[in-house]
Amino acid sequence: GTTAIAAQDNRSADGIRLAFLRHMRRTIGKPVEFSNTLDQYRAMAHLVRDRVMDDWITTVESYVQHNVRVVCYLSAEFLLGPHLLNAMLNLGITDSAEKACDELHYSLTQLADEEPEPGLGNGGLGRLAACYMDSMTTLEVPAVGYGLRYEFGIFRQEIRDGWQVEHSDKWLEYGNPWEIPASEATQHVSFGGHTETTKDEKTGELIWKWVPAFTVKGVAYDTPIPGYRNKQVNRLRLWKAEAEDSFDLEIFNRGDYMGAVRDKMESETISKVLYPPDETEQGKRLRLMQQYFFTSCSLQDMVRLHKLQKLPIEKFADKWSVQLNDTHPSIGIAELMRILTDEEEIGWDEAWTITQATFGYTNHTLLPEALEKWPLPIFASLLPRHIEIIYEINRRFLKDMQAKFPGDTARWARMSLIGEDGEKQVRMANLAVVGSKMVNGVAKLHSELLKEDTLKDFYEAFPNRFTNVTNGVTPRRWLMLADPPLTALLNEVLGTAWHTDLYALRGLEDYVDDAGFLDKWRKRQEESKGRLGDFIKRSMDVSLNPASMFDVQVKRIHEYKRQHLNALHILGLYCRIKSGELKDLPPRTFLFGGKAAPSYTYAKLMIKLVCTVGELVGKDPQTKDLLRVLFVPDYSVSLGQRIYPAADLSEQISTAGKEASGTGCMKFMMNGAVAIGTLDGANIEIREEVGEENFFLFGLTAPQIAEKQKAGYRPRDFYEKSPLLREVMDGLRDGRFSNGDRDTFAPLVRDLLEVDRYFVMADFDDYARAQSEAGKIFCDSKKWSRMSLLNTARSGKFSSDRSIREYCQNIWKINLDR
Ligand SMILES: CCc1ccc([C@H](C)CC(=O)N[C@@H]2O[C@H](CO)[C@@H](O)[C@H](O)[C@H]2O)cc1
Repeated sequence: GTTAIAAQDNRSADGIRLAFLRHMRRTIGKPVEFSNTLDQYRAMAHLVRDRVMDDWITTVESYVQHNVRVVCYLSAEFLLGPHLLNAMLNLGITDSAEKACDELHYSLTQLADEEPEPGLGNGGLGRLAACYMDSMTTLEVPAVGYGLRYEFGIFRQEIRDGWQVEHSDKWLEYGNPWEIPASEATQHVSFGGHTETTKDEKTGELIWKWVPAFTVKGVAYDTPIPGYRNKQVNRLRLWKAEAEDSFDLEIFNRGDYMGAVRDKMESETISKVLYPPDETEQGKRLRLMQQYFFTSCSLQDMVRLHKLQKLPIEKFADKWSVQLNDTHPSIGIAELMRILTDEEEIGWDEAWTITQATFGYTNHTLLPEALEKWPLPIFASLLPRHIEIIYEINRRFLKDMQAKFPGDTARWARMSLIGEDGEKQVRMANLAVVGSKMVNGVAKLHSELLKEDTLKDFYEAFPNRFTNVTNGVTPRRWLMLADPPLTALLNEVLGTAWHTDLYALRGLEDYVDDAGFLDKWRKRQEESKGRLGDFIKRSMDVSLNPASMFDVQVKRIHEYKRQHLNALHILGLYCRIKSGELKDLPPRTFLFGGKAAPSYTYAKLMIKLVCTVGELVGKDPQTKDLLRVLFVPDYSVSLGQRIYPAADLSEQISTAGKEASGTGCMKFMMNGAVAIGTLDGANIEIREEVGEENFFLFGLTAPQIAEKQKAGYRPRDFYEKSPLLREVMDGLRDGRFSNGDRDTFAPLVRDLLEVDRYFVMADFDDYARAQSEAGKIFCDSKKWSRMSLLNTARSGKFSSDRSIREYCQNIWKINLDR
C-alpha cells in the first residue's frame, strides 16, 4: 500500500518529470504541449504536494500515538510567501526538480513566479507567524497554526505618479493547490442574540444559556507545513466562513432572489478580506467578528480532537499550549471559559485554572493606538455571553487586586478589563495578561518597556508572568532560498550544519582575513545585486548601478519607522552636491519598499515624498549619476527574497522605543548587509552580537526620547540649529524639490516643525553623520567586506529556531531533546 504509493513519489529527476507529465494530464487535464506557464506551475505544485502527503500522515499518526502536547499558534495573520520553492528546499528535491525542468525545457524559477503569493498578513506579525511554523516543524514541535482563510489578502500596491493605489488581491482566482478542505473539522460559531439564566433545580446553581441571533459555519482548509529535511509536516488550519444554509429555496420561490442568498453573502464576508491597518485599531464590528470566528472555530476544534483521543477535559491544559499572537485572538480566553463552564459544565474556578494554564500572550507593539479596546456596545451586541464572562473574570480579578493593592483605586481602574473613561471599552491587552500563564515581548528593550510602562501595573502584580523571546527569522526562506550562491559558498567552507543550527555560521570568522575568500564574498554580493538589477530592469525598466551602494529600507510605511527621515537625508545630500560642497560622494542607490494602510494619509504622503525625491535627483544632471532613489512597488515576501541578498546598507532608523523588534533587520544581517540604525528593538541585540564597530549607530536612545518628551520637545529648535536641515525644510516648504509645488508637502513640513511625534528633526544631523561614515567605509571594500562577513557570521541568534527553542523551554514547556 504505502510503499507502492511512496515508490511513485520518488524524488529523482526522472520521477519528478514523470509525475509532472502525469499531473498535467490527470490534474490539470491538458496535453503538455498545450499547457501554459500557470498550468506547468500547478502541475509542479501538485507533484510536490504529493511528496509531502505521506510525511503529513505519518506525522499526525505519531502525534496521536504518543499523545504529545501540542502547540496551537493562534494568529489573525500568516504571511506565508510562495510555497513551491520553499517546499522543494525543505524536501531536498530542488536539484532534481531543476533537472526535470531542464529535460522538459522549462525554467523552474519562471514556473515558480506563477504562484500567486498568499498574502494573508500585513507585515512583521504575520511573517513572524510563518517563520515560526517553519521552525516549529523543523524542530519537530507538534504544532498547529490556526488562522483565517481570507479570500482577499493584503492589497496589491501600484505607484501611480508617486501615489499609492490599492488593488484587491485575488490570490484564489485559479484555486490553491496547497490547501486541502478538512470536512470532518467543520464548526459552527454563534453571534448576537441574548442570554437566558435558569436555576438548576437539583444544585440550585445558575445555568447560562446563549440564544444567538445567527450562526456561521466554519470550514477548515489545511495547508501542509514541511520541516527542513526531517519528514515532519505540521498543519496550518485556516477557517473560511460559510452560511449555515447557503441557499434558501423557500425565499427564492417567493421571488426574493437576493434574499435567498443574503445569509450566504453576510456570513462569507467574515473571511472575505484581511484588514490592512497595521498598528492602528479600527474598532470595526466585522474585525471583531473575524477574531471571534476563527478563535472559536480553533478552540472548538481542539476540544473535538481532545475528546476524539478520549482525554478528560480537565486535562485540557496538559495537552494544548495556545499562543496568542498579539491581542487579535485574545477573545479566546473568554471563549474557552464559555466552552468549559457552559458546555462542559466545569466549575468556574477549575475552568479558570485550566484557561490560564492553556494560554500564552505575545505583545508586538507599544503604540497606544494599536492596543485593541472594543467599544462595549459593539462587543455586548455581538457576544452577549462573553461580556458576562468578562465581567465575572473582572469582578474576581479586581477583588484580588484590591486585596493586593488596598486603597489604590487608580491602579484598580487602570487594570480593570473594562475601561470606564469616556465610552466604556473592553481592554483586550488586560484580558490577555490576566488570562495567560506567560506574557512576552519580542525583543529585550521591548519586553523591558512593557514591564516599565505599558503593562507596569500587571508586572508589579504578577512579576513571574513576564518574559522575553526575541524574534527570529527562518534561514531556510531568508538565506537558503533567497540567496543560493551565498548558500553554496557557506556550504563550501562550513558544511551544512548551519541549515538547522545557525550559530555554526560563527565558523565564517576564520575567513575574515582571507583575501581569497573575501573576494568570493564580494563577488557573491555583486551577483545578488546583479540579479536584483535584472529584476528591476525587467519590472520597472530602470537600470541600477551595481557599483553603487545599495542602501535599502523595506517595511510597512509608518511615521515611527521614519522613511521620511531617510528621504530628508537624501535631500540633504542633493543640496550639498548642488552647492558643490559635496564632491566625491560614492554613488548611492536608495531603494524603498512598503505598503501604507489605505486610510493612513500621512504614510501615503511619505511615499509621495520618496518618489518626488527620486524624480528630482534622477533628472538633475549634477546628481543623476551619484544618487538614484527608487520606490519599488508592491513589497511582499517574494520581493523581499530578491532584495535582502542585494543590500549593502540596512536601514533600521525607527524612533528609539517604538519598533518592538523588527525582523527585516535580521534578514539583512544574515545576508551580509551592514545596518545603520538606532538603539531600538532588535537593533540593540544585533549590535551586541555583531560588535559596535560593525554597526552604524545614531540617534537618541529610548530614555533620552522619554526625557525630551517630558521636558517638552521643540522640533523647530533643531531646524534652527542645523543649517543643512533648515535648507532641506525650507526647500520642501518652498517647492524647490517639487517643481514649485508648495502644497503637497505642506502638511508634512508643518507637522515636522511643530509636532514631530517621532523626533525626525532631533535625529537628523546625527543620522547624516552616521550616513557619511557608512559612505566612507563603503569605499574601503576590504573593510566593508569584513563588516559584511561578520554580520552573517554573527547572525546565529536571529534564527527563528532559537526563538522557538526559547518558547518551548520558557512558555510551552515542551522538551525538545527527547
Ligand atoms: C489592530 C490593528 C493592528 C494590526 C497589526 C498589529 C501588529 C502587532 C503590528 C505588527 O506587525 N507589529 C510588528 O510585529 C513584529 C513581529 O513581532 C515586530 O518585529 C515589529 O517590530 C512590530 O512592529 C497591531 C495592530
